Amino acid sequence: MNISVDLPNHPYDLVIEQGAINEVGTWVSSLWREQKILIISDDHVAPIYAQSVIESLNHVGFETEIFIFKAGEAQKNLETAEKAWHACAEAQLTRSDGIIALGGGVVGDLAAFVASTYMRGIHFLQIPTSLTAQVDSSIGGKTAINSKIAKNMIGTFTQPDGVLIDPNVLRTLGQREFNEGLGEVIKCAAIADLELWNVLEQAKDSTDLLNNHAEEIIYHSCNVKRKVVVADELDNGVRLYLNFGHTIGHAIEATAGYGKVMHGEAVAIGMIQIAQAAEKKGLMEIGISNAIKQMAEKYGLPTSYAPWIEDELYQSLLHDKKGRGDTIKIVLVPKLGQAEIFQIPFKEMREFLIEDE
Ligand SMILES: O=C(O)C(=O)C[C@@H](O)[C@H](O)[C@H](O)COP(=O)(O)O
Ligand SMILES: [Zn+2]
Repeated sequence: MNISVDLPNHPYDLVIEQGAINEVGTWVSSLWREQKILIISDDHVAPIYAQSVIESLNHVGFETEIFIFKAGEAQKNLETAEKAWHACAEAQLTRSDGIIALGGGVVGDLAAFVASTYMRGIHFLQIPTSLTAQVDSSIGGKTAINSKIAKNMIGTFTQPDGVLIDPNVLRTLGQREFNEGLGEVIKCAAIADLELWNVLEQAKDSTDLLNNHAEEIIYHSCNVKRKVVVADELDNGVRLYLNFGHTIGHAIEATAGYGKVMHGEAVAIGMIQIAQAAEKKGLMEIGISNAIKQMAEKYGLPTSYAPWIEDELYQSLLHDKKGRGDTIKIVLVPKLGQAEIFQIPFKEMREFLIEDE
């Protein structure tokens, strides 16, 4: 199953196929001519997939090198990026060579950032191995590293040449890692896809989703993402819908210390919190926050975070990229399946941080 991301300046395909990870060489040769490739991966994913990916690439004539870093959100920083730039230089990559990101969201964001900045930009491909990366971060061209001050504070918009999604690899994830990705799936359903919401409602639990609906939820989520990315590549309009739950979610991730609360977990908490506050203000239909909360609980996601220090969270979200002067754009879901953007003074965000009793 292919989804075309039809961006005028850089169209590319998402290939969603069981077992695709075993055919990496064939896929890459359909996109790139013979060249040097630096694979960027982490020490959780590389031991499982790197060898077979390298063999498959070598088999069709690509020369490969690999850069492996320690897994985890805490490593998505300038220090790791610098090591990866040096790995590019040591591998003598030129502007006709490329990078392949082999891993979850952290690997994908960092490898794409490195590719978009090394020698002012070289080509890259994404092979996402986590659910979060398969349904969200590998698509759309947001590259990023974190700073201590804010999540994804430094980055570029640079599109990959292709994304290879193999739902089978999700079987090697731990339960928490799989559930984490469901935070983004629930988000996609809530902002734009009631059919996906129904699939989530009908399925028994996350094991049932993994065993019987993996391709379906990936396909739906990727399609939600494709539509808004094609309509608004640079995140000034409808693409912001994808940020539902992220203003508070990112503040939780940064203040807790990167990696303590996983991204999809923080997004789940962020969606519930902003929805509860928005309902009280009459900006969302009553009951949506509860529906999202029940969905998160069903799929093993946290629904609250402690210690909830309003001032700390507020200081952190002042760095949100949806800030415009002394205002911020927030994403709400007035009706389930429909998102809307509201521009409010930054200080009003304090009201969205007040917890439900
Ligand atoms: O692709 C987008 O646009 C998104 O907002 C998707 C998010 O789920 C993703 O976490 C993204 O990296 C957040 O971007 P940011 O601009 O808020 O850093
Ligand atoms: Zn996200």
